[in-house]
Amino acid sequence: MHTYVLGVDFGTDSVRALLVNAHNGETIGSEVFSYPIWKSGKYCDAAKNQFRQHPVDHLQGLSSTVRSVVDNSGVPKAQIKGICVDTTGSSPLPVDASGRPLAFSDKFADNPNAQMILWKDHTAVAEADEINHLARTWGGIDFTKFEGGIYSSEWFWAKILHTIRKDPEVAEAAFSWMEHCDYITFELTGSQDLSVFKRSRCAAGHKALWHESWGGLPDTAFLEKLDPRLVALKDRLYTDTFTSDTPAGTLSPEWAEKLGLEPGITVAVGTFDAHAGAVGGEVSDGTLVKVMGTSTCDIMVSSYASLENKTVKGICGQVDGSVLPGQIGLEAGQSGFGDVLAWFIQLIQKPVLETLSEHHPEGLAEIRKILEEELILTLSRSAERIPPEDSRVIAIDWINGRRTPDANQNLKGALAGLDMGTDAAKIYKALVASICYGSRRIIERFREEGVPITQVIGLGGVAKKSTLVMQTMADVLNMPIKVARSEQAPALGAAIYAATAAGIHGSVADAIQKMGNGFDRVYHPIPENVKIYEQKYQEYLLLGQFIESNTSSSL
Ligand SMILES: Nc1ncnc2c1ncn2[C@@H]1O[C@H](COP(=O)(O)OP(=O)(O)O)[C@@H](O)[C@H]1O
Ligand SMILES: O=C(CO)[C@@H](O)[C@@H](O)COP(=O)(O)O
Repeated sequence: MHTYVLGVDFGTDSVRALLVNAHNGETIGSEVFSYPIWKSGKYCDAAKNQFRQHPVDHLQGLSSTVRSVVDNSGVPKAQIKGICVDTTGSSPLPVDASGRPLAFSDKFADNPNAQMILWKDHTAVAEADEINHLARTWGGIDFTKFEGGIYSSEWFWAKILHTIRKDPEVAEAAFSWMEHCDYITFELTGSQDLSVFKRSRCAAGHKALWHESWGGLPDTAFLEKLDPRLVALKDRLYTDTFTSDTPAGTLSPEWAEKLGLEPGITVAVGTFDAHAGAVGGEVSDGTLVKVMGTSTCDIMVSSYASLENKTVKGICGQVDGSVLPGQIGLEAGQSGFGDVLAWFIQLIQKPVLETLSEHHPEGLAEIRKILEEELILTLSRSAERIPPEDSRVIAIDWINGRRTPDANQNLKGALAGLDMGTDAAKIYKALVASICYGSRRIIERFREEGVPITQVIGLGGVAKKSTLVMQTMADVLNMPIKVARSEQAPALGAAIYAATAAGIHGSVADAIQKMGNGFDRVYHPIPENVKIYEQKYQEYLLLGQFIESNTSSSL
């Protein structure tokens, strides 16, 4: 008799649930749900880099996707043995003493500071600077040393520090804070006791300065210097953390009812989308898995022996077991990837729609729908027809700051080389090239730091949808790129963790062997393009240096 598991992947705009055969990895069905409150833009202010999500979007998406995937599959619920959740991160949210989000109380229901602070919210740049300064000057351990040496405004402590200073009522009411992947997992198990709940190693190690060598979270004396309220919070957080091959608990009767599952099945410890993606993309030593969506996360694994206690500068952390238990998981990435392209699409689409709504409102909804679906494809086709040597525009991809190498969220994007012949397609092509140059800089950093990369695997929305981006990436990196077959590799990775935590496979590596879906396409570099992009990459580096030297640093 076959058994099945569920992987649930909470992305930036939507959540998807995947039902998978736990023995051969076959996808039985999947369902996607876009967050309605998030789509309406409530609680967000792009001009202030404020991006918040209401947890009601997430719980609605959880029940709607899992329920329909299970109901539509025809699989008897008794054969579904486990579930694992991955989410974006660092995306922390404040909770009360029973682990309930403050956003669910009447008092805080509409307060953006009580919502989940999405990974791409950069309101805490000043607090990240403060953490970095203190870590280097306080005279004790530099707690950022396993985080690439730079703490980012995208991460846990910076976001909490910013919020508690800005909003004393939220500070007072928040008993604790949870990463999104921990909160959803906690919900599913029906637990009420935060003190014994198994928090994610991946989230803690990459974003909350957790490290075994200093006994967990940073020293009380260090936190005290930032804000004494963080010391009280530390006592209500955690000391131990757990990898996602471990059960966090079992599915509560209440959630079993909502999801159409049996109570008591295994709920694995939660993790981040990118790390689950690397598992779904069959990561191994020397492989860089690029999860290409709104942003990129570039994930690698390394044995303890080959890292030889080295700390890799300028990345988003090296964490024991954050991807494969028993190996160090390394994370880097770009704060804007598909988002850079989406920004440009919005830039040209918005005034057109505004003009039409004023002068020709009939049929506007249909036109909006066509533009939302087709404009990116039209631009991609036009850009594909422009030979790389004909494109003189150079773009810098930092429109959402720079995540790696060397986080600096104060940096901004740029366009140079515009002339009267520059059209939208040429700018779009330059933006595509810029996100690929950003990727190349990350690969170079890994190599400079002595971490060899022998193969690149791509997955995520952009890897599946854009031949333009993928071919440009292969040309810019001068490396072939294999694309994972699964349409939902992070959810597949979560399902692989669920199968391991449920005891169906002995280890995550064994489960990958059995459940991996393989690859369906390889992009090879085109030698003539490689030469042209090599030269343009040097121009990108020069323009980047100019911008950086004229921007105040995040350090
Ligand atoms: N044809 C396309 N070409 C380039 N980028 C695309 C295309 N279609 C979608 N995208 C980009 O893909 C990103 C979404 O990626 P996806 O992996 O689906 O989501 P998430 O990052 O939320 O997990 C968006 O930034 C969008 O602009
Ligand atoms: O930063 C991480 C994980 O560390 C991601 O959650 C974040 O980049 C969001 O990923 P998506 O672009 O939404 O796939």
